[in-house]
Amino acid sequence: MIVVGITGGIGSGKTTIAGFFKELGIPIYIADDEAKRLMNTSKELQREIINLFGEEAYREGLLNRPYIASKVFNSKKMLSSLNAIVHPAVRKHFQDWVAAQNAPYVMQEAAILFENGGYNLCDFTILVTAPLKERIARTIKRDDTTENEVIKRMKAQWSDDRKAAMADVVVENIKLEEAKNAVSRIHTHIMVRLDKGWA
Ligand SMILES: CC(C)(COP(=O)(O)OP(=O)(O)OC[C@H]1O[C@@H](n2cnc3c(N)ncnc32)[C@H](O)[C@@H]1O)[C@@H](O)C(=O)NCCC(=O)NCCS
Ligand SMILES: Nc1ncnc2c1ncn2[C@@H]1O[C@H](COP(=O)(O)OP(=O)(O)OP(=O)(O)O)[C@@H](O)[C@H]1O
Repeated sequence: MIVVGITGGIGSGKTTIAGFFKELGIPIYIADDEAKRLMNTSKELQREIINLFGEEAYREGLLNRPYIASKVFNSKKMLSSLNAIVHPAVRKHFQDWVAAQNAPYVMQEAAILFENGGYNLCDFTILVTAPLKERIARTIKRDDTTENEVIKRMKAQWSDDRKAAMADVVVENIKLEEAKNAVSRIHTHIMVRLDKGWA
């Protein structure tokens, strides 16, 4: 099965762009959502997370996201410790999910793909970009957050330039209509390559 990875910094619009592929019938695995689901349901992950952050990491059995966010986006060390617990579990779950799909290709949407080596599981990678100011404005509008909090998360992610150097294709998401046309072209490109045996 051909796996396409789609990533982009906070507020770039990767979920929106992945949604256009979904409209074309492509199964999408949303790694951020699955990570949170696994952290809420896996006893093993819960134990490791409580060991790392203390009992406050969970409230009424659910991940205390604001508490964890305040820890990891203020400390590189805590973030890499959390990533080291969660990412292998997501990777394993993703591989099982891929094996159960029936489609020409599947897509993994992840906030972190190049930073953690997740791209190694992908045959093709897409980076979604947008100007920094626009990304901040979109995130503030979508979430109940501040510019300072968004910038902290940006600092935990690679720059677009660094990611673009590794991506197979970059989708600039400014005007939605243009981004949607780019998705259509990329989908055609992938389908043609699949027809030719993905050389
Ligand atoms: C820290 C947590 C609890 C905060 O939850 P919250 O609901 O506030 O944020 P959410 O998960 O919706 O993420 C929003 C955005 O934050 C950024 N972000 C999240 N995790 C990370 C990370 N590990 N590194 C860098 N940026 C991140 C991304 O841009 C993401 O799209 C949550 O993000 C988390 O558990 N992160 C670790 C798991 C992870 O790495 N997920 C992403 C890829 S699998
Ligand atoms: N081209 C666009 N023009 C205006 N708003 C947009 C555009 N693309 C996405 N948005 C909006 O910006 C917000 C962020 O988009 P989206 O959730 O797709 O980004 P994301 O990269 O998945 O973010 P995150 O990393 O925070 O999960 C959403 O509210 C979305 O509706």
